[in-house]
Amino acid sequence: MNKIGFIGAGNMGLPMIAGASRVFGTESILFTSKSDGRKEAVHQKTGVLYTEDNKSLAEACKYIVLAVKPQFFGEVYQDIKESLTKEHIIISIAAGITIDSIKQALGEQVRVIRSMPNTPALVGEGMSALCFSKDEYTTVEKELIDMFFLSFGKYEIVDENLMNSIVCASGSSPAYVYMFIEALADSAVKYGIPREKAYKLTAQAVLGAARMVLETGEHPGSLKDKVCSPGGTTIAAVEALEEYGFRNAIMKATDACYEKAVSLNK
Ligand SMILES: NC(=O)C1=CN([C@@H]2O[C@H](COP(=O)(O)OP(=O)(O)OC[C@H]3O[C@@H](n4cnc5c(N)ncnc54)[C@H](O)[C@@H]3O)[C@@H](O)[C@H]2O)C=CC1
Ligand SMILES: O=C(O)[C@@H]1CCC=N1
Repeated sequence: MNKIGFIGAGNMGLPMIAGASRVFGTESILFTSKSDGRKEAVHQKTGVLYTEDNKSLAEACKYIVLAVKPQFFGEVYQDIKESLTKEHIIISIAAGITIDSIKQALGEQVRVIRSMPNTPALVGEGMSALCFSKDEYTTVEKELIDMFFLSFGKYEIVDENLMNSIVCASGSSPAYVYMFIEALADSAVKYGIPREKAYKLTAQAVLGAARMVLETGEHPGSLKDKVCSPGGTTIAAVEALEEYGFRNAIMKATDACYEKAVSLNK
């Protein structure tokens, strides 16, 4: 009964299944998915077994990760509602969906953890945020939740009122970073660098810059200043980025992301 079950094994479910099965063992994890092809593919990749339907998964697992798109929550609620007891812990990874709305649908007795992971979980570098419903959780349950989120990266516990902002900061943001790397690599190719080398050069620059922020604790602006030699190449590039609204574009993207996250709970 202490198994962890995933409903949905897509772009976000799969990396979490892979991480959790490495730490807890494949026999402790189950998943379901809508398509048989996807079930077989995820089983082949991870060695984790699947159940035929969501109801059987809810009956076999104490921890149930809701890893489907917010639009499909309604049908999943119908599938599992009758099987849930106060022993179950629901872990939602959906953007926008609140703890209150999940409890309203599944019953007040059900404990709910709302989280926001991201796809770098696939390489063990995920960043998740999570918040717990105001219910009681035992030390053993909290330890399992800790091990679970550490199995595919790092995590922070936050107040639920920050969760929509976190979608923008770390849930969706890998997409913007990939766009940045893609554009930078295209520019490198334009200037004659072979494409494979272009991806290696630009992605490693992003990885190194991210580690500088995390490991030196220095302000990003100060780290930027150290790259900008007086009268040099970088400050010329920075001027062009400012002219084209680079930082403003990111802030406007965050506004759009936040508004969308809020709308998903309706
Ligand atoms: N993709 C990402 O970067 C992130 C996604 N999320 C959240 O993760 C959730 C899933 O997103 P993705 O993995 O990207 O979607 P996806 O479309 O790649 O995967 C969803 C999976 O759920 C399955 N599914 C749909 N309805 C089902 C049902 N009734 N029963 C069982 N399985 C069902 C689909 O077959 C599919 O394999 C969303 O709520 C999203 O907000 C959170 C953080 C990051
Ligand atoms: O685009 C989405 O809705 C999901 C949530 C965070 C990343 N992907």
